[in-house]
Amino acid sequence: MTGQPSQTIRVAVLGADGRMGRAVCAAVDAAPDLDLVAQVRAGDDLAASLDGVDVAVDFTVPSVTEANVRTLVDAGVHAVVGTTGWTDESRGRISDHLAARADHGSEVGVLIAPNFGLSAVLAMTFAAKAARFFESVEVVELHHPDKIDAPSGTARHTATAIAAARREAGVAPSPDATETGLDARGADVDGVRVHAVRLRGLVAHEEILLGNEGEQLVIRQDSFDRKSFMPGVLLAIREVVSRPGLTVGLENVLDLS
Ligand SMILES: NC(=O)c1ccc[n+]([C@@H]2O[C@H](COP(=O)([O-])OP(=O)(O)OC[C@H]3O[C@@H](n4cnc5c(N)ncnc54)[C@H](O)[C@@H]3O)[C@@H](O)[C@H]2O)c1
Ligand SMILES: O=C(O)C1=N[C@H](C(=O)O)CCC1
Repeated sequence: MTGQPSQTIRVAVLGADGRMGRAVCAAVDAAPDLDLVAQVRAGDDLAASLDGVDVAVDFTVPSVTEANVRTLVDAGVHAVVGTTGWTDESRGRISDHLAARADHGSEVGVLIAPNFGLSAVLAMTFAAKAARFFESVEVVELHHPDKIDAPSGTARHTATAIAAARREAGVAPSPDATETGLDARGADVDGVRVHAVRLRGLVAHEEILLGNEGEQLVIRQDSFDRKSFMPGVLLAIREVVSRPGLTVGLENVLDLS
């Protein structure tokens, strides 16, 4: 529960049977300052599983994650959320919910990050920095075929950051003369085209293509193994206890200066 967490942070993992959940349980188990006290699976009663929990880590599915986070906030449990599918609206609702609880003295922190991999966070950051210098920009994300959402949360976060940087710099939309086609131009995320590839053998990958007359910059990151997300997840667990309110993106926790 909130308040002064004890020396050891007591952690619950939601989605403990999933690909990420299993990796997070193993990583928490191996960390000397963290104690894995609950593993929550589909069908379990979440509210009843939170006794003595300081931080809950959610790697479930897009359709349940918002309700999970509300339950955690109501129980005074900090949340680290890796599940994707969040929108401005759903994040806004959680932010409002946290603010209402803060009025009553609650200091719960919620950290939502579409990607805990260092290479992905840096790729997004570099892309947003580069975006204003190029006429064209498109994002390609590539994942394993068992992923249920597209485009990926990472690609949506990247496109939104690129769009914001270009808006701020007054850059025109990427040129595109396409008149016809079979839906081949990808999703329009905030004015940035995002393409999703699903291929057996992949884990999680992203490429940002930036083009000018006569030149191209490609920023690419690859997560070959889910172990790549674990340092970021563990950092988020340790940080969220002292960050009340909503934090979106691991870039706001890492020192990238
Ligand atoms: N932020 C990141 O760095 C990062 C990295 C990898 C995956 N992800 C995202 O994490 C999510 C999970 O990915 P995955 O590959 O582990 O998926 P997965 O399908 O392997 O695991 C999801 C698990 O959640 C369980 N589940 C469903 N509803 C539940 C509920 N109400 N309570 C508890 N458990 C519930 C499912 O039974 C399943 O075991 C996806 O949204 C994915 O995009 C994010
Ligand atoms: O395996 C997945 O699913 C992943 N999802 C995230 C996303 O949607 O961005 C991040 C990487 C892995």
